[in-house]
Amino acid sequence: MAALFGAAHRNWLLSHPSTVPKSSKPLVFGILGAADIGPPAIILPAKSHEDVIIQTVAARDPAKATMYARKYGIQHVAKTYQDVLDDPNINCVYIPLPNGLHYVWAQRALKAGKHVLLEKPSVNNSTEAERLFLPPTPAPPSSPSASTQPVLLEAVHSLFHPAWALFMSHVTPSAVASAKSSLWVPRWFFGPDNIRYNFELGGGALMDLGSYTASALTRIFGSVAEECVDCETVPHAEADGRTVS
Ligand SMILES: NC(=O)C1=CN([C@@H]2O[C@H](COP(=O)(O)OP(=O)(O)OC[C@H]3O[C@@H](n4cnc5c(N)ncnc54)[C@H](OP(=O)(O)O)[C@@H]3O)[C@@H](O)[C@H]2O)C=CC1
Ligand SMILES: O=C1OC[C@@H](O)[C@H](O)[C@H]1O
Repeated sequence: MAALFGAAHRNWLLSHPSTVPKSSKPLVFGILGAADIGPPAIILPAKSHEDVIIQTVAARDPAKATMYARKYGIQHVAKTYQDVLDDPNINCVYIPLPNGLHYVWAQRALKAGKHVLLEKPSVNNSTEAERLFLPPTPAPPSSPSASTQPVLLEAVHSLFHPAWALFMSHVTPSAVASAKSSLWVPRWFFGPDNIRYNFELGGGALMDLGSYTASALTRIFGSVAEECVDCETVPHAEADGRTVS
């Protein structure tokens, strides 16, 4: 019973966080897009974190950004995504755009010298992954040191959960012969116009929930899969109202 109350209390705190005074050198975030995931992912958690301020949001429709900012207590609304990147008061950018736009906006944000928290899946293919994540050639001595270079982090929060660390403490990757990882959400959870059903925007089950299942398998086996040798898909009817990965 205590565990149940504990879980209910933790869930309530997610949407009703306490607010704390901010430190003298906080991370000051701007958000690109008034996305659904913004509040649970960073806006609400930031309220109880002394080192994080959510300063600015921009949306394609400024009226939407204004409503979002008002609802979640964000001080400033920028006119465009680019204006967020050009703002010298911002040192970090959170990118919760559709998957197909992650790469281009992450590149722009890094170029503007901002640290980037990039929603999953960070990229659409291996070319984008190599360009974004492979370290650049070491900087010459006159260039900024590594510590002043922007940090790029993919927002796969599950990897930071204590439950994942506990799970992995029971796994010896070199001894794993086979593993199955599956995840689903009810299909009604997302309307037909949702970005997840739009191929042009990087949609699809593998790009959505599949980024978690693939990430889990990579860690369980201790290496990245090189090839898909067999593939079984679950047709809609058999998926029984679920979006499956
Ligand atoms: N880490 C996690 O736990 C989760 C991560 N995600 C990831 O976050 C991202 C956003 O997901 P979610 O918040 O559910 O999606 P939403 O559709 O709510 O948000 C996407 C945002 O992208 C902006 N956008 C810009 N261009 C387009 C376009 N052409 N079409 C549609 N939207 C556009 C919209 O911003 P604007 O306001 O400017 O119109 C919109 O607010 C995805 O990459 C998803 O994989 C999602 C859920 C959980
Ligand atoms: O990242 C995610 O986590 C929760 C899911 O419901 C969602 O589809 C996905 O984008």
